[in-house]
Amino acid sequence: METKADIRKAMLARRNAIAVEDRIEMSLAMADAGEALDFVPGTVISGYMPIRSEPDLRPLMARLRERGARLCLPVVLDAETIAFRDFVREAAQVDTGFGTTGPGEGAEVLDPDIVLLPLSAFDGAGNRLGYGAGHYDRAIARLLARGRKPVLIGTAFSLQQVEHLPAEAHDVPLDFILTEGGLKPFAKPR
Ligand SMILES: Nc1nc2c(c(=O)[nH]1)N(C=O)[C@@H](CNc1ccc(C(=O)N[C@@H](CCC(=O)O)C(=O)O)cc1)CN2
Ligand SMILES: Nc1ncnc2c1ncn2[C@@H]1O[C@H](COP(=O)(O)OP(=O)(O)OP(=O)(O)O)[C@@H](O)[C@H]1O
Repeated sequence: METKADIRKAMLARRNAIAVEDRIEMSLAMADAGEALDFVPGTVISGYMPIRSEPDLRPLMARLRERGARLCLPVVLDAETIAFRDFVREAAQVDTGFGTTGPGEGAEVLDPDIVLLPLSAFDGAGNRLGYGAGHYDRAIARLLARGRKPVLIGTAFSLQQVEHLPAEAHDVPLDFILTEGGLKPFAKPR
């Protein structure tokens, strides 16, 4: 059977093979697709700054901000923990761990209402795979434990979809998947 690590490796290789100029076009298509996302002004939405061959969510984040979203970005606090810091326009970005950049310690910590998750792979049932650190798994568990019910939106290129992902007890399924092909909801009993 294919393990999570095998699938992660294969799908990241696929993503790495996308030409940079195609990645930019696909990221712009994701920003267009984000128009279908329904939220009220003031909604706290966590995005991320791209690393490696990830989609570049900056065009999407700019559009969400124009529509009244309050943006935040993940920062790595330690090997197991990420927090979400207020992403104020033009505020200085610092090194926030694992090759990521984000707001510094002075920025307010926020609980996102909507989380845009970076993925290595996803399936048609809303199961997802990240980079294997469990950072998002734990951050989501923490939000749920505090009585929050964040809307989880996986962000990836469509070629990262696989037939089936093994889901473990700690895996919380996605509500939506956003790719260059559009924003698609998963049927999810909550
Ligand atoms: N842009 C972005 N920001 C993010 C994440 C992310 O996946 N993407 N995170 C997501 O949790 C958190 C940071 N955690 C991370 C954990 C691991 C790796 C990483 O690159 N790990 C391996 C690669 C995994 C593999 O190839 O199997 C590495 O270091 O080489 C990156 C970020 C928060 N910020
Ligand atoms: N809620 C949790 N509490 C404690 N440990 C957890 C929790 N969720 C996941 N983990 C641990 O995190 C590790 C990574 O899990 P998994 O392989 O599912 O990562 P992933 O989904 O790729 O990562 P991420 O959540 O960062 O995107 C596993 O060792 C798992 O046991």
